[in-house]
Amino acid sequence: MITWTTRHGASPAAIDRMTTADLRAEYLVESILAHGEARMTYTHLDRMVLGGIVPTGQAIGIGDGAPVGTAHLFDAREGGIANLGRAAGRVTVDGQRFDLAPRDVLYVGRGARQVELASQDPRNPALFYLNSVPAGMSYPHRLITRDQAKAVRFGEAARANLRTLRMYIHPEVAPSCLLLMGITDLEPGSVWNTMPPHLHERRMEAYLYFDMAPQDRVIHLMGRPDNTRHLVVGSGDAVLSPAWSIHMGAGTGPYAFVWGMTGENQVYQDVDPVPVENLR
Ligand SMILES: O=C(O)C(=O)C[C@H](O)C(=O)CO
Repeated sequence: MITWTTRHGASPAAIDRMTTADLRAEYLVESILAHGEARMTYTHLDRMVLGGIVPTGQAIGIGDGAPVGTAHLFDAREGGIANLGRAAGRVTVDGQRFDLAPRDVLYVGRGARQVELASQDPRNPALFYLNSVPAGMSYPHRLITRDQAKAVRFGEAARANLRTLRMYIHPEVAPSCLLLMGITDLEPGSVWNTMPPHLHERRMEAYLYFDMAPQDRVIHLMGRPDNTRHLVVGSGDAVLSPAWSIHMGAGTGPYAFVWGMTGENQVYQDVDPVPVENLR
């Protein structure tokens, strides 16, 4: 079963008038990874599409572009598909097969037509997570393994923010038109991601939190630095972060997250740091 939902986003001023439920309806996509389903969300934030695809039987095809107004989903866009499960999966793009071990990412270039996702063991399915954004040019489809990703460590254990970012779809690893995608893992005992925080008005971002115990939550912070709000998120929940928003979080237990970005440039260092003491 494939379902589509839409998120419109809002202006920074609008979040002042939004209740918790309003914020969650606009900036959170809950439980995106559902067994046997493809849960797709079309956002108006740089037209990023998020998808959770968990095949438990027949392969699930996501090639239909009707929800975005093209014949095929990837007619005018590129994508990254991460396998966040504990078992292998296969993605077939126009007959070309890619086997994704856990934590591998497939880059799908603009122009792909038939994209089919399958689990190698439907009883222990692959958990596929898609970020897709409009693309002006086409790069070859490419599998990026966890070992091929560029790993960068940030933070300090004493500040509970020690973490490793693995950059998969990134100019130094696998080129794309505009999409950037990677996975951040926290060290045991560290709870904070993206700390100290930053803004990047040239790029929006989406997070997918995963690998969390059912009872744990991340308190995700968003908003302008001087006007923050929070979202309480669980495993398998995705957060939309407009280009005007900070994005950071602290977990009550271990967690990891996928980050995907698109915008004017792919310069990872093109961020405006926000001193913690300036947050309100
Ligand atoms: O923990 C972090 O720091 C991140 O994962 C940073 C995000 O990738 C990000 O915000 C990129 O701009």
